[in-house]
Parts: sequence; C-alpha cells; structure tokens
Amino acid sequence: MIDPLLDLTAEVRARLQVLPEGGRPQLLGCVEGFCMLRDQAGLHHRPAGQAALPAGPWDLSPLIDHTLLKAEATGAQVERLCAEALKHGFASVCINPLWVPLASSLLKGSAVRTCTVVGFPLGASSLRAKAHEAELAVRDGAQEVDMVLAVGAAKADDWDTVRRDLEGLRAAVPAPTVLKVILETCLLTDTEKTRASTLALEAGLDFVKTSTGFSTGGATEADVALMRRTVGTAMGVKASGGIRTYEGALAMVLAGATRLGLSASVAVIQGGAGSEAY
Ligand SMILES: O=C[C@H](O)COP(=O)(O)O
Repeated sequence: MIDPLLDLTAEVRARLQVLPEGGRPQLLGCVEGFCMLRDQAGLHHRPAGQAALPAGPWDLSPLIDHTLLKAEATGAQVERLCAEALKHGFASVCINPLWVPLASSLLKGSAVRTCTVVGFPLGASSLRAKAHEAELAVRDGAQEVDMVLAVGAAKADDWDTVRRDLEGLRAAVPAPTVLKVILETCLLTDTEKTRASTLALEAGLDFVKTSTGFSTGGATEADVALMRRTVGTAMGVKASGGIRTYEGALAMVLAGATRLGLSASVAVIQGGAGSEAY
C-alpha cells in the first residue's frame, strides 16, 4: 500500500529517514493543508503554502520520474538516463517498454524504480493489447506502469469502456506494481477529468497523471489541484508534460502533485531553465 500523503512505499519511506551528508532539504509533497519535508532533522510536516515553508530551493529529486519517451531514444541514452537517476536519487526512470529490460538490469538493487508506459501516447490500443503490454512489461522488470486513458471513449461519454480499461489494467498488473493513468488533460473538459479520476480511484489505481507530453498542452496547476481535490489522499497525483523549470516543478508540488514526470529533470533540479531536456 502506498502512503496516501507521499506515495511512498514503506521501503522508500525507510530510505528517506536519513538525508545524505550535505544533502539539500527536500519537499516531498503537499496534500490537504500539509507539506512533508525532509531535512537534517528527518521527515516532518509543515502547514502548506509557500509562505509557511522555509525558503527553498528544495531538492525535488525523490518525486521525479526521469523520463525519456521519444521514438528516437537509443540504448546509450537510456544508460545515461539510469546513471543520472542513480546519481540524483530520482524516484524512477520512465522509458518505453523496449528499454525496460536494459533499465531494470542497470537499476537492479537500487532504490530507483523502473517505470514504463502502456498504450502510449494515444491510449487507443485495444483494451486487451494494453493489458497484455502491461503484463509483459512487468515480466521484463517494470515496477511502475503509466497507462494512457482511452481518451476517445471518455470524449464519447463511453465511461463503461474507460472503466473496463482501468479495471483490466489493474487486474493485469496488481499491486505492488504501481499503476498510473495518464488522463491527457489538455484533451478533456474539467467534468471529464473529474469523472476519469473518480473511475481510476474506484478501479484501485495508484496515481492519476496529467499528460503524455505528446499532445499540445501539458501539466497545469489548475489540473493538478482539480485531480487532487477529486482523489483526496487516496491516490498520488503525477504532474507531467512541459515542466521545464524549478519554479514550474515547485508550483506543481504546491498544487498537490506527489510525483513529477520530467525529461528536463537534471536541469530542473539544478535550477536551470531546462535546456537539457531529453
Ligand atoms: O510522462 C512524462 C512526459 O512525457 C514528460 O514530458 P516532458 O518531456 O515535457 O517533460
């Protein structure tokens, strides 16, 4: 079971008890009026809101899915992605299914998880193909699966298909595999975002996620806040797509995101403008 406030497994929570020597203070999540911080004194809560928090910059590394999902990604780039994730203590690397065996072998024995995507980026594969793709990815070593919502079904008000898709994926990759659904928020109305988030909660998924990064329009604070209000503390919320700056990433966390999907992770944690996005 995932910690509702922080999306932390017990194993990750234990790892987070001690901040590494010289490590920067970390902001781990802000949900229902409280933020969880990690500093030299350990893990503790503070009231939410930037004004109530000690001044940053915070290290956001433990929240980041270090992401490379481009068609032209090579094995050498995946190797570099994994090395960066290990160096900076990111939550996971997020790669296409082709690269799962390579990433999971490089990350074996570390706290960095292997995350992949299913039905990506359109969400329009058959429900059976999505479920099977997820199953195979887990067999290959994936610990986290980010599926894309059946967006067209949602737009057509065919919520039964959306529900069957979510339930089918959950059945195909039960816990402890972490299962996220990408809503592709830029294509949905607020009513549709709320409905999809509610169905994901009912189907037992672990996270709702904003965007693939492939449609026009990525994560917004308003969408993250809406998704967080909808799922409460029962699920994680992952903000992804178009986050290129530290300030942008921090805004997502303050709005309720407990995971960040970034291809510009290294530049973002170093406070740069994200020019080194994959
Ligand atoms: O799932 C995550 C996204 O693909 C990342 O999008 P980005 O390349 O805009 O950071």
